Amino acid sequence: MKKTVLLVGTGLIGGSIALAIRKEHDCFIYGFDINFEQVEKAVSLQVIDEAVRDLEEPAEKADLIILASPVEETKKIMKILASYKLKEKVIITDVGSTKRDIMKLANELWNGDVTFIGGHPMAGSHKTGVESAKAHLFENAFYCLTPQTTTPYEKIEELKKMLKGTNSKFLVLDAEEHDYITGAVSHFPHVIAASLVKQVKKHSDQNPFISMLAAGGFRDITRIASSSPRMWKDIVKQNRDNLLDLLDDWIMEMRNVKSILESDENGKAIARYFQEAKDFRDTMPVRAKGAIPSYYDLFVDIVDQPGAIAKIATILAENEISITNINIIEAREGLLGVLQVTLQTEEHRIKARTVLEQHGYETY
Ligand SMILES: NC(=O)c1ccc[n+]([C@@H]2O[C@H](COP(=O)([O-])OP(=O)(O)OC[C@H]3O[C@@H](n4cnc5c(N)ncnc54)[C@H](O)[C@@H]3O)[C@@H](O)[C@H]2O)c1
Ligand SMILES: O=C(O)C(=O)C[C@]1(C(=O)O)C=C[C@@H](O)C=C1
Repeated sequence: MKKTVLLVGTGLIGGSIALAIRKEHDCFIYGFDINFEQVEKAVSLQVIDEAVRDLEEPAEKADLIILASPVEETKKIMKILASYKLKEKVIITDVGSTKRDIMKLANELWNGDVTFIGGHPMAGSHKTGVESAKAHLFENAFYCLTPQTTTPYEKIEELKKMLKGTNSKFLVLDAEEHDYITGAVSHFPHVIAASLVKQVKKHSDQNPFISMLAAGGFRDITRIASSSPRMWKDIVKQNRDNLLDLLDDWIMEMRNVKSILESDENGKAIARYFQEAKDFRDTMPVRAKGAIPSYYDLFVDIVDQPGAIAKIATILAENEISITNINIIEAREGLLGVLQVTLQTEEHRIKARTVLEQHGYETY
């Protein structure tokens, strides 16, 4: 039977989940957003079927409710939903970056009558809004699920089935553990990225060349600082204690770096420090989405001369490989440059690599 889905928050993540669900299931999707323009856009982009201005009626009809708003807003919506007469078999899930506060509230509001399964796809973007939504955004990424202790196994399987089109790898976690882990690998790096940008801003007030010369390294390490401050303020609020611990840890680490730099006459200690970091990073699943990098990147050596990029773009287009993004790094006039080509899937990356190598390009 055709399922009814209600999506609350029709932005980047909500829109991407809706598209992924549509890919696999014949269902009717209602969309609600405090910004009505976003829901109307979601209808025109065929992400959802109908825009609603009121939650109650579609919520009471829904088999699946997906909450995809900033995490503090999600708590408010959960309280509103708890006052409705929802279907007995309904599953409510969310996509929020934090899980502990949300699961605590779910346990207070629903005790077996309604199923609430916390969710968090570990992939995304610094962009916002439904116009950036993509069905394949979560492909190969981990998708954390934090069920209530009372949630039957079959309900978790039912939710996974509904989310099958995301092509992600589901991982059931305890909410506390989730927030500790994501604090370390997602929330704290966000704070560091923002603080690096602030530091450069301070220096660029004194020397305007600083911003001009900021190149690939600075861009890579600070990309996430361009994410939505609205979304991140809620995440940081809900994971404050883990972030404070991580900050203490980081301050100690920086003191350690400082003392190495002060005493390291021949550079051996700092080289060892960099080597240890490199060794660990190199063991991380670099091609897996949600880890490093967050897209399917292919690096191509090119001679930095007019037409070089067009040639590569043409070869890829002729082979029906779509490019998500293209970037020149380390380009110096007359020398070899590196083209970073971002593709949509791992299959496209492998195919692109094969066809470019057939044309004599060196790729990695
Ligand atoms: N962006 C990422 O990389 C990423 C990845 C995984 C999870 N998340 C989580 O996904 C959620 C959504 O983030 P996003 O990136 O899609 O942001 P977004 O800004 O693209 O979308 C959020 C949408 O929620 C709407 N909204 C805000 N308050 C609302 C309310 N009270 N009722 C209904 N709609 C409301 C906004 O108008 C907006 O359209 C957040 O909880 C975030 O923590 C984000
Ligand atoms: O790729 C990005 O822009 C992200 O920041 C995505 C990212 C992350 O990896 O930290 C950010 C928040 C989410 O909760 C999950 C994923």
